[in-house]
Amino acid sequence: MVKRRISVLGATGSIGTSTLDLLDRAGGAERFEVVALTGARNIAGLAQAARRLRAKVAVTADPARLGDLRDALAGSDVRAEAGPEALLDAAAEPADWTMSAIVGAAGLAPTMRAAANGGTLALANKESLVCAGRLLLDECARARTTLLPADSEHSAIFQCLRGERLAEVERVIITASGGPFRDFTRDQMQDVTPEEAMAHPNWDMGAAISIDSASMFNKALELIEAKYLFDLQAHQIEVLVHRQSIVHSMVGFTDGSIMAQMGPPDMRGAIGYALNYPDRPDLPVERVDFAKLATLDFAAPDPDRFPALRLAERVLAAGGLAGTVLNAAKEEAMHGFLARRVGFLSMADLVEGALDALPCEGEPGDLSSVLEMDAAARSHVREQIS
Ligand SMILES: NC(=O)C1=CN([C@@H]2O[C@H](COP(=O)(O)OP(=O)(O)OC[C@H]3O[C@@H](n4cnc5c(N)ncnc54)[C@H](OP(=O)(O)O)[C@@H]3O)[C@@H](O)[C@H]2O)C=CC1
Ligand SMILES: CC(=O)[C@@H](O)[C@H](O)COP(=O)(O)O
Ligand SMILES: [Mn+2]
Repeated sequence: MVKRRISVLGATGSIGTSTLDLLDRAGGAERFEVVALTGARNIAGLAQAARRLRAKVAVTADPARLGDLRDALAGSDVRAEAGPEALLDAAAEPADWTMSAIVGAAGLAPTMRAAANGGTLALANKESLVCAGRLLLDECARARTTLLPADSEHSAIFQCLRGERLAEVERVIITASGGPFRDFTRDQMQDVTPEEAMAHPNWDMGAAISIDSASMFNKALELIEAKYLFDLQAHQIEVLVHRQSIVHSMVGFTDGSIMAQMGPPDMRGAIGYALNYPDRPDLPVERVDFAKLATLDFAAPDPDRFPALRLAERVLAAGGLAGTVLNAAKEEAMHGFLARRVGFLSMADLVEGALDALPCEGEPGDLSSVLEMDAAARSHVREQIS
C-alpha cells in the first residue's frame, strides 16, 4: 500500500494536536508517511509526536532550541532542524496533504511554500489569506494545489456548497459565538484581563485565536478569509451571533433556500473533513443531541461593542494590503494586551490608527511587499504603544 505523505505545520498547537490525534486514530505511522512536523517552543511535544509518527524531519522555528530538539530525538531516525529557513524547507518537502496550523502571520511564508507543492493544503492559518489572499490562491492554482478550509466556519460553508453552483450563492452567514464578553457593555470590557479574554465559552483553542474571539477580531479575519476562499463580494458576507457554536455557518442561495452545517464545537470535525475529503469516515466527535440542546439562539452582532467588525468591512473595501495591516497591527496590539500595556478596547483603536496611517490600498504584487507592509504596521503600532 502506498502511504499518504502528510506534513503538519504547527503540530504542537491546538489544531496541530487535534490533527495528530486524527492521524493516530486512523493508523498513525502504519497508515501515513509523516514527512515534516513543526513547532516552536514545545520541544518535548514535538519530539514525542515525531517519534510516535516516525516523521522524516522535525523542525522548531526557534534556532536556540535545536540542541534540545536533537537531544529529545537522540536514537531515533527523525532529523532535527531549526530556524526559519529549515521551516520553509520542511514546508516545501513533497507531501500529499499538509495542515497549515502555525499561529499568526508567522505561518504565511511556510504556507506559501506548501501551496507550491501540489497535493492538498488544509488551511487553518487564516492569517495567510487575510495577509496575502490573492497571492496564496494564485500559487495554489499555479501548482494545482487543492486548498481546503480547516477553519470551522469556512469548512461549514465549503460543505454547504458541495454540489452547488457558486453563481447561485446569494450570501454566506458566518456564525460567531460572541466570545466571553458577548453580554458585556463597553464599560465592562474596559478592564478585562488576558486570562478572562482567553476563556472561550465553547472552544478549546490557542491563546491568540481565543483573544481574537473575545474582541471579535477572529470574525473580522474570517470575513476576509471567506471573501478569498469563496470569491464573494463584501455585501454577500454576514456575521450572525450564535452562542451555542453548533451551527458553524450557513449559505443562502438565490431561491431563498438556506443550508446550514452543524456539529459539536470540536475542531476534529472540520480537520477530519479536510483530511478525508471527499469521504466521510467515522470521526471521534460527540453527536449533537438537539432535544438536550432545546434552543439555538441567533442575534445580530454589535459593531459598537466589537469595532473589529467595522474594521473588517473597511479592509474588504480597500483590498489586499489592508488585510496585512489589520492583521499585523492586531497581533502587535495583542502582544501589548498580553503584556498588560494595552487595554482590551484599545486593541481596535491601534488597528484603526495603523489603517489610517499606512498606504495600504490594493493587492500586493509579491510576498516581499506583504512582508514589508507587515513590518511597517508592526513598527507603527509598537511606536504608538511606547
Ligand atoms: N485552535 C482552533 O480551534 C482554531 C485555530 N485556527 C487557526 O489555526 C492556527 C493555529 O491556531 P492554534 O492551533 O489555536 O494555535 P496554537 O497557539 O495552539 O499553536 C500554534 C502553533 O504554531 C507554532 N508556532 C508559534 N509561533 C511560531 C512561529 N513564530 N513560527 C513557527 N511556528 C510557530 C506553535 O509551536 P509551539 O506550541 O511549539 O510553541 C504551535 O505549533 C491559527 O491561525 C488560528 O487562527 C482556526 C480555527 C480554529
Ligand atoms: C473553532 C473556530 O473555527 C474558531 O474560529 C471559532 O469559531 C472561534 O469562535 P468565535 O465564533 O467566538 O470567534
Ligand atoms: Mn473559525
